[in-house]
Amino acid sequence: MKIAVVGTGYVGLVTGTCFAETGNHVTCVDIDERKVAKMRNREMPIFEPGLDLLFHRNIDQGRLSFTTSLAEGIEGAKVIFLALPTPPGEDGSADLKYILQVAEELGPILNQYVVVVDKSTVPVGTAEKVRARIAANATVDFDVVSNPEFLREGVAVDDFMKPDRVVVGTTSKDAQKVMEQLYAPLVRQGNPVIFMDEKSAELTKYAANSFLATKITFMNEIANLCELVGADVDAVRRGVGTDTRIGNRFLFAGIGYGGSCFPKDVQALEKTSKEYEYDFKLLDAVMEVNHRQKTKLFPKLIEYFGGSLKGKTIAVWGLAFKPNTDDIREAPALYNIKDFLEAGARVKVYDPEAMENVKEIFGDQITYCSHQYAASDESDALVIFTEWPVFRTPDFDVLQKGLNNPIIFDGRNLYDLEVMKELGFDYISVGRAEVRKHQTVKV
Ligand SMILES: NC(=O)c1ccc[n+]([C@@H]2O[C@H](COP(=O)([O-])OP(=O)(O)OC[C@H]3O[C@@H](n4cnc5c(N)ncnc54)[C@H](O)[C@@H]3O)[C@@H](O)[C@H]2O)c1
Ligand SMILES: O=c1ccn([C@@H]2O[C@H](COP(=O)(O)OP(=O)(O)O[C@H]3O[C@H](CO)[C@@H](O)[C@H](O)[C@H]3O)[C@@H](O)[C@H]2O)c(=O)[nH]1
Repeated sequence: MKIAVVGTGYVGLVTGTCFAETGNHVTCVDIDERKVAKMRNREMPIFEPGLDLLFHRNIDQGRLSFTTSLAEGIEGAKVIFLALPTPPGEDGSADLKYILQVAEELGPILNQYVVVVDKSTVPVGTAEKVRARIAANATVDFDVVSNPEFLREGVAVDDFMKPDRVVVGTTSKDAQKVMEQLYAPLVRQGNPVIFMDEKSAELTKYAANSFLATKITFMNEIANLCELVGADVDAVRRGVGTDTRIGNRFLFAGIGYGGSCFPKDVQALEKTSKEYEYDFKLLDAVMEVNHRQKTKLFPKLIEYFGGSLKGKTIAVWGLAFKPNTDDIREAPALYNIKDFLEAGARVKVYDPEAMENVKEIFGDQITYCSHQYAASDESDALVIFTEWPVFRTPDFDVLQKGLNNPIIFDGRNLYDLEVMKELGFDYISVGRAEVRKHQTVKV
C-alpha cells in the first residue's frame, strides 16, 4: 500500500519506517528542510535503538523516502498519517494548530478517496474538526480515523511492531477495511486491533497515559510516606506488584515522570474535563504531586551541605527523561540543574546520548563530560537522574576515589542499600532509608 506520513518526529519516523518494513511504500513529509535533507542523506534525526537498521534497509530497498512537499508526499497514497506535534497551548490544552493547518492544506490537493489518520495525541472531537477542515476545500470523498499511538521512546520499534493493542476509531466501513489491511501483518502475529468510534479512540489515549502517570504518582506518594515511617518502597512495590490486579509495571518510584507525553497529556485531559465542566480532581493531584517530586532531592542536597550549595561542584549522571533516548523534554534533570546553578553550584554532566540537546538549553553554564567518571571526579556530590544501564553497575572504587565526598543522591534507586553501606558511601535515594555515615558537610 502507498502511505504518506506527515511529521517525522518520533512517532512519524517510527510509523513510517515500521510500515515500510511491513511492505508498504512510505513517503515521509516534514516542513523542516534540514531534517528532510539529513534523512535523504540516510542520517537518522533521532536516537532510537533498533530504528536505524530498519530505516536504512527500507531506504535502500526503495520503500522509504522523504520530502518537504505535502502534495508530492500524498500523491497516490491510500492512507495519510498525521504525526504532528500537539504541544500544550497557553492554557495547557492541546494546541491543534499544526494538525488543522495540514488538514486545511490537504483539502484542495486530495484527488482520490483517502483515509486521513490522526496518529498524534489529540483531544476528543479532533477527528470531527479535521474532517470539517478538509471538507471545506475537498472535491473527493475521504474519511478521518483516530489511531492513537502507544509506543514508548527507547523501545519504540518493539512497541510498534508488537503492540499490546492497536486502537482504531472509525465509524466508516471503508476506512475500517483499509486500516485492517494495513495492520494485517501485526494482527497475524497476534497483536489485536480494537475498533471503536473516533471519540472513544481519542479518549482512550489520554485515559491510558493519565492512568499510567497516576500509577507512577501513587507509588511516588507511597515512597514519600515510606521515608517518613521507615519503610522501603522497593519492598512495597514487590509486595503490591505481584497482585495481578495491580501488575508489576510502572510502579517504580523516583523523581517524577517526565517526557514529551505524560506531563502534557495529563494536563490536556484536565483541560478537556474543565471544558465539559467536569472537575477531574485526581488529575489535579497527580500534576501537583509530580511537580513536587521532580525537585524532591534538591532540599536534601542543601541539607547535606549544611544549608548552601555555593561553591560546590555537583556531578550529574543522566539528562534524558528516561534511558535509551536523547529526548530531554520535561526531564527532571533540567529542573534540578537550574536549581543547582541558581544555588551557586558548578555542574558537571554526563549522559550517553542527550548532551547535545542539553547544550541548546544550558550552553556553557555547565560542563559536559566525555564519560561518567569525568563528571564525578573532583565533584562534591553525585546526583543520578536517569537509569541508563551504564550507571547501574559503576566501578564504585573509581567513583569513591574521584568524588571529594562519598555522597550519592539517587533519583532512580539504582543501588542496594546494604552494598552502599558496606562500600562506605552516604547514599540518599527515594522512598528508602538514608545511608548516612558521614556528618553533614559544613560550608
Ligand atoms: N514521542 C512519543 O513517544 C509519542 C508517542 C505516542 C504519541 N505521541 C504523540 O504524537 C505526536 C507527535 O509527537 P512527536 O514526539 O513525534 O513530535 P515531534 O515534535 O518530535 O515531531 C513533530 C514533527 O512534525 C514536523 N512538523 C511540524 N509541522 C509540520 C507540517 N506542517 N508539515 C509537516 N511536518 C511538520 C516537525 O518538523 C517535527 O519533525 C504528538 O501528538 C505526541 O503527543 C508521541
Ligand atoms: O515505573 C515507572 C515508569 C516510568 N516512569 C517515568 O515515566 C516517564 C514516562 O516513561 P515511559 O512511559 O516509559 O516513556 P514515554 O516514551 O514517555 O511513553 C509514554 O508516553 C507515550 C506518548 O504518549 C505513550 O505512547 C507511551 O505508551 C507511554 O508509556 C519517564 O519519566 C519515566 O522515568 C517512572 O517514574 N516510573
